[in-house]
Amino acid sequence: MLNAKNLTMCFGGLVAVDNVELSIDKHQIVSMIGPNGAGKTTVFNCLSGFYKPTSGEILFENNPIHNLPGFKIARKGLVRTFQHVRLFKEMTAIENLLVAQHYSLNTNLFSGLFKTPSFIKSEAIALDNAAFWLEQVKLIKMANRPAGNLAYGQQRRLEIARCMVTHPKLLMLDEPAAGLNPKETKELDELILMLRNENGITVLLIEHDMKLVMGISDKIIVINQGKHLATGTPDEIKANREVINAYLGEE
Ligand SMILES: Nc1ncnc2c1ncn2[C@@H]1O[C@H](COP(=O)(O)OP(=O)(O)OP(=O)(O)O)[C@@H](O)[C@H]1O
Repeated sequence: MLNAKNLTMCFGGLVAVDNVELSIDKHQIVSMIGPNGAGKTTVFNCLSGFYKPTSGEILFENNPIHNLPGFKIARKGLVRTFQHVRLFKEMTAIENLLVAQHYSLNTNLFSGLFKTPSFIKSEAIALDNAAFWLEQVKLIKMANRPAGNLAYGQQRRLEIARCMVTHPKLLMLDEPAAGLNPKETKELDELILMLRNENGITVLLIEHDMKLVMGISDKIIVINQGKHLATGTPDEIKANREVINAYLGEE
């Protein structure tokens, strides 16, 4: 589904990502791990079009995307969350999910002004879709609460729902468990598995919570000092001497 070849990103003299190769198959849950400053978020930013890579190639469903802006990549079905929550805090939970669907709404001036049947229909579909995803992330009772008033774990789930209303194929989550308590992390774990198992979504995540990573990943990619260090199953990564030395440490 996604292939990156010789991906390199430089900031002035700093080579933040150095010739990284990665591939993600459909319906996999893939985690990217590595020490702080290893280059993981920079890889994410390149894959999602927030940065234009200095060099290298990114193919999404066999089509090059490394020259496309983020919004065009998102429309192709590759969407992401950020390390820090980025909701519209004054808007309600459901409004956040409606705004995310503006692209699919029939919102030209004429249809909006005169509330044409096609406008009303597309609004109803967007509302149903938003309600469906609020239900899936267990936030339906919070639909009319301002997003900024939700608990942190709920805001994290709302962000995932905001991605899901756009019908993505590949969901990229940047440190989704950061700041969550153990109960919230368990709920996140179940949510990610549900997205893959019941909704057929492919998931790429950056995460430092090794219990979560080892529990849900089909494949783990390790980045260290901007370079690809290892790729393997959780068991292979846990036993990899180089990964233990660079990141995991001895148990
Ligand atoms: N926009 C930028 N301008 C300059 N340097 C940057 C920029 N973004 C990242 N860097 C540098 O690139 C390197 C990789 O950073 P990155 O945020 O990708 O690491 P990371 O693996 O995601 O770390 P963490 O786990 O702490 O989030 C770091 O040295 C960082 O300071």
